[in-house]
Amino acid sequence: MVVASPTQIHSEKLLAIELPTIDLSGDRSVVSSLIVKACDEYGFFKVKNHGVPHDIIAKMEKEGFNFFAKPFEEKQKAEMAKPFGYGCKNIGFRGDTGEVEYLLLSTNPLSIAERSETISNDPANFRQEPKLEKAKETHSALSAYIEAVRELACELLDLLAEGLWVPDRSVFSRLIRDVDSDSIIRLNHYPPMPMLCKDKELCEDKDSSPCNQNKVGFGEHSDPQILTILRSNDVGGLQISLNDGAWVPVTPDPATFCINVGDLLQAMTNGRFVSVRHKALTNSHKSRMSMAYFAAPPPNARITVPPEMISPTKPALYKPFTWAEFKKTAFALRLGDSRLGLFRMECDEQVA
Ligand SMILES: C=C1C[C@]23C[C@@]1(O)CC[C@H]2[C@@]12CC[C@H](O)[C@@](C)(C(=O)O1)[C@H]2[C@@H]3C(=O)O
Ligand SMILES: O=C(O)CCC(=O)C(=O)O
Ligand SMILES: [Fe+2]
Repeated sequence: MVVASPTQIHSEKLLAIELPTIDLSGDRSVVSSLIVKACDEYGFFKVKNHGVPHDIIAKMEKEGFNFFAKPFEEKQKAEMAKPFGYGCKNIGFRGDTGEVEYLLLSTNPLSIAERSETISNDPANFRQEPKLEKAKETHSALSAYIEAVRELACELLDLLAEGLWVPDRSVFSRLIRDVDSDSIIRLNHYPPMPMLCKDKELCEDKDSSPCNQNKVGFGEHSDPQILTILRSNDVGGLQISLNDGAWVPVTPDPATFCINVGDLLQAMTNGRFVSVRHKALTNSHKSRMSMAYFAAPPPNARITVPPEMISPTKPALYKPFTWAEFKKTAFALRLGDSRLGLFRMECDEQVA
């Protein structure tokens, strides 16, 4: 991975990174090589003309904002079976916390149908009928969004296979199209966090009051799945880690989706693409909401590398494993821990 000299928007201080924005309506062979280049260089890129209809995104975003605007007690009713449902500040099972509240949902159609009523549940609606109507709306917004982003994920994975010259073009997307795919969706809401600077002398941004520093909403991590399709409102917060350890903000752009390589895609490309660490900070005065679709294989799917990506000079980097095995290990670790390292050929540590 190169990620050495991103476009600097500000001359002295690196303020934001201009990730490559790939126009998916372009010539297919050009698009596929641009995607491979972006994955090689950044592990992160944006896509425009992505085919996800604007009204589907808008309805989903509205459902998200409506849900997070409810009183805390109401949101807690959507807590459901861990890890799915509503969560506030606690991330995962190992004590990680952040200034974030979220909804984590399985994309399985049955599970979406069951969850819609709890998510849309409106205490102001005492009559049963409007409640059901609202649940139907939530259900249709969620299902339409999931279907559209799944299509986008599959299209990107097919383009990736083409760009990598892998003869079996659906080698990656097949895993996401499988009825047993373990893909999930996450809505993150970062409430505004005004920061009062205790020490104006030490503060770099002396001019602004309250202090313009940001709290960690979602701590540093890599995504464990194959590919993440992320979108946020126009409030910044996402930062990615460069090779040299510097953190750079990604400019928010609601017209695009931000795509990133997950741990499994790193393994399936024999380490060619890197699952880049990222985090999200809160904004001091605006609400940020992001919606992430994590494209994952079925639990029993064996994570393998297309034979074309292994050679005597590039021997297999990772031990064979299933997604269920990887998940078991991943979810027993802290948010910021490296997971894939435990599956490297030379690693003798016990893999759970
Ligand atoms: C601490 C954790 C939270 C997480 C599961 C994990 O054990 C390590 C990976 C975390 C992550 C990051 C990307 C997604 O937001 C997520 C849902 C996932 O699949 O892996 C979260 C997990 C979570 O919040 O439960
Ligand atoms: O909110 C964001 O922009 C990032 C969220 C994220 O990284 C995640 O949910 O895994
Ligand atoms: Fe993430």
